[in-house]
Amino acid sequence: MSDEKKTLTRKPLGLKKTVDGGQVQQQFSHGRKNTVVVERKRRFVPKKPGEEAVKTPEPEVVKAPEPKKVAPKVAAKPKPAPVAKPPVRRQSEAEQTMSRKELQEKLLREAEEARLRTAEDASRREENAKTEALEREKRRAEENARKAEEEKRAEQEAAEREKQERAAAEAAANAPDPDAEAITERKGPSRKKDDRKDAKKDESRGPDRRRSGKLTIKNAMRSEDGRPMSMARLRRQREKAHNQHAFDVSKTKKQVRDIVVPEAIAVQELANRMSEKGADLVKALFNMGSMVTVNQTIDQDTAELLVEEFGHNVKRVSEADIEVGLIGTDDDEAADLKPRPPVVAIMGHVDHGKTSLLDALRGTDVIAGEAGGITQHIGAYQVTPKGGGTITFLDTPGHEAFTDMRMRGANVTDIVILVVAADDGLMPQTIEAIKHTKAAGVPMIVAINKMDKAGADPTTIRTRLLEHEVIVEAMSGDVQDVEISALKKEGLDKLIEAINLQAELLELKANPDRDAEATVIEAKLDKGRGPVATVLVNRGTLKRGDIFVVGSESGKVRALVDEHGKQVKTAGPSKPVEVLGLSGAPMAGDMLAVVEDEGRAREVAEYRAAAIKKKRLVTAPTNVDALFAAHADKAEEYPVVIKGDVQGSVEAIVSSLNGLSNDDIKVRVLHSGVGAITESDVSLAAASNAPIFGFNVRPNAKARDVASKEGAELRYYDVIYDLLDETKAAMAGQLGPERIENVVGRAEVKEAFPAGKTGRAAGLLVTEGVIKKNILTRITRDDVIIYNGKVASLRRFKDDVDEVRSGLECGVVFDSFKDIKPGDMLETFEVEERERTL
Ligand SMILES: Nc1nc2c(ncn2[C@@H]2O[C@H](COP(=O)(O)OP(=O)(O)OP(=O)(O)O)[C@@H](O)[C@H]2O)c(=O)[nH]1
Repeated sequence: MSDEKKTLTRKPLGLKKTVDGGQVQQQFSHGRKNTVVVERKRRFVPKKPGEEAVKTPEPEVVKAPEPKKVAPKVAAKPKPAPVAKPPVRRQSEAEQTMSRKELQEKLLREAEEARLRTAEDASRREENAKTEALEREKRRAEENARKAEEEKRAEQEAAEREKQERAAAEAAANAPDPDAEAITERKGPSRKKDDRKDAKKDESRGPDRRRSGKLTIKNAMRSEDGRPMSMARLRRQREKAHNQHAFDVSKTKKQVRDIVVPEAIAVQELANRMSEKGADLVKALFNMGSMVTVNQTIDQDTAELLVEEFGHNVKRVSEADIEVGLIGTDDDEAADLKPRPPVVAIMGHVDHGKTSLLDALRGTDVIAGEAGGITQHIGAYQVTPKGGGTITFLDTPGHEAFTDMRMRGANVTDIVILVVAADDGLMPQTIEAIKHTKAAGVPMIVAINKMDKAGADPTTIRTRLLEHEVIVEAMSGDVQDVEISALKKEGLDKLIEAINLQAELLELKANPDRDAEATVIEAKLDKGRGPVATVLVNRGTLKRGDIFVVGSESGKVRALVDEHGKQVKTAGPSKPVEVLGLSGAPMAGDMLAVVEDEGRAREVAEYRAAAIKKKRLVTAPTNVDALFAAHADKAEEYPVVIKGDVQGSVEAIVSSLNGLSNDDIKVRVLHSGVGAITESDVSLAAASNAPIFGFNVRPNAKARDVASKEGAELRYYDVIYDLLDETKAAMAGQLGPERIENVVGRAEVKEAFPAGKTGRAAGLLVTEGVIKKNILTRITRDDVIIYNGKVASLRRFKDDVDEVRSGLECGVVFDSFKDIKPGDMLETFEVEERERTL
């Protein structure tokens, strides 16, 4: 006790003074004080097994007695959960007597208990905290549910109110009662006031309240919940807004377009037309199984699939669509069509009197002006006989070279007059003309000409026509036949009558009041006037100044010239005219169409020119077999270059020359065309060592120079027969003379025996003709030629002889041939060279 008193005496407190034990008195304001018992406590170090028990220090005991006075205010602060403190112990007597070991164990137990208690308290505290959090969460959920319920109710109320108001407004509108209006008016402002109030309320309630005031960077950076935003948050918010926008775009209705799909198109171009991404198209194509890039071209079918895949409409076009609308619409039969003159073609064999007939009908002499007296150009003339309507005549040439042209003539005509010379009868070209006329489905009138001649036999002609299914009226058929004499101008009236009758039956009509459409009968390159086309107007009226397209050429009508050489301003249906103002010479048979402007004319002409070029390229040998077949052809070639004044003549020459070709030699036309012989024609001909045929054309000065320099052969003609005859001779000359073998004798080898040192002789029996010395000989064994040579020596009974006749035996030795055997056959012959004819 005395010790205790000692320790309780106050000890001076100082800084840095450590308290090892005893009591410490704490002094507070207002005279409050507290005494604390301080004990020194040593840390417990658990003993390792086998280790000497550590000397246990005296346990530290901190006694915190209750403050004597009122608890300090700070103590009002909720104190942390009281940490279990080991009770202050005092060493009892028994303890003192306890062995150190026992003491240590006891202390350990106590410490363990204290630890467990602490852990228990901590877990209890944790549990409490958890329960509290759960409670809080529950309360918040309840609060939220209540709020949602309230909002829903408010919305319902608002909707209800709006509904009522709308009903009231409708009622007011239906009943225009001034009182009602007044009510509505009264209602109006009060509602407005309410609205304003509501708005204010909303404003004060909403999060915008916090943001009200000046716009500062800080405010701008503040989020809706008022918290300042970090840069990352700002970025996230922007991204969210962007995504939201992108989503909206995708949700907008896709614009469906009409996509024009040509025969071939680049992927990117198609993407542009569809307003889609090129990469998307490539992806779609990849999915379809084709690997292409945006720059590659795809065909129309694939492009069509793509367009449909992307939900657009396909508009298919082909290049040929350029021609669409070129030939105008059909005419209204009743309103537009007016009678037109018949177009009559005169056909027949050479010299049966076609030109004479036309001449008789026109009253002019055409024959005198013709080279060689043969019609070489297709001509077209209009005549108006006395007391009859106008008739358009086509004078097609009778020569077989003009077959193609005649065929065209038949196709543009309404009626064919078949001229048959009564003294000559049906000839090859008469029959050909019948075939063409039938093929064209054109009615025919048979004109039996030269009836003035002594040997005229029309009945035979009529009977022979039956063979070709042409039954004339005189034979109870429906084909009109007229006996005429072109020379004497007899029977012409009857012929005109027959034409008019036939035309009447055909009811020929055309609309003259529209853009012209015409057929080219002939085209030429005139030195002074440039390209000139003779056309026959099918329908419409061709006018000076009209823009047109014809074949692969285009132009503007500079002048129209009729059959009398006079310029005319217009040409109506069935009128033949010469057209000036073309870009080049078209082909006979081409269609002329008037178009709206020069651009269109050029576009169509260019398209057609390209198509012709393509066709020419395509017709080249397409496979290896064809290529080899071409090379395997061993026939010699006769190359030529042909230039003529008119298309028809050139065509005729080309087809006639082709007709000269045979198995030994073939004509190869390197180039043919209308116009003067040019430098390039000469160069081309010279390169192949080919002659140049100028038909009614001559070379220009430069071409002449080149020709003399390069040694090119120039030949000029104005009659086609001469050209053909000379070519035949030249071709025959190139092949050389014909070699003809004449067999002189035949013999059989009876035996073979040695002759001289190395040679071998044969014993023969002459079976036919004669065997001569030095004669050309052929030996065959089993019909296979085994030797070609000469008889070197001929003997009969050891005497040299010059010849041995049939039935006799002889011995022969052949030039350098020893392999002779009995049974071989011998043939001797002579070769004769004759001039070749084609
Ligand atoms: N006697 C007689 N001769 C005629 C008659 N018609 C034509 N000729 C003669 O027959 C020949 C040939 O006449 P063309 O009119 O040139 O014969 P084409 O059929 O036109 O001949 P190509 O133009 O070569 O096709 C001429 O000599 C004419 O004088 C006729 O009615 N009577």
